[in-house]
Amino acid sequence: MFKKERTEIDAIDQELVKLFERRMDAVTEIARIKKEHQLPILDQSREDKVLDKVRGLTENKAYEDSVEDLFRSLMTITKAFETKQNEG
Ligand SMILES: C=C(O[C@@H]1C=C(C(=O)O)C=C[C@H]1O)C(=O)O
Repeated sequence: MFKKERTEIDAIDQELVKLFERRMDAVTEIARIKKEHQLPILDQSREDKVLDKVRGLTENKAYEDSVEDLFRSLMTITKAFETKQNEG
């Protein structure tokens, strides 16, 4: 049961991890610049734009709210990472 679907999910997860790492590389650089210029971690207007954009990119409208939830969670994770990165 589920073999085909879970094989598909495993392949997708592999790609997602790669993309997540790429995104985190960019986040790490942003965190470094924020620290250098003593800028706040949170940029609410940027987050609002990201959420608008990813909702618009969602082809299956049944997934739109879930995509927003995903990116809200993602940005919570990145902010926590940036905070940790810039401690001390
Ligand atoms: C990565 C940044 O830091 C935070 C995280 C964001 C994100 O993960 O997309 C967006 C805005 C910021 O609240 C940024 O400022 O671009």
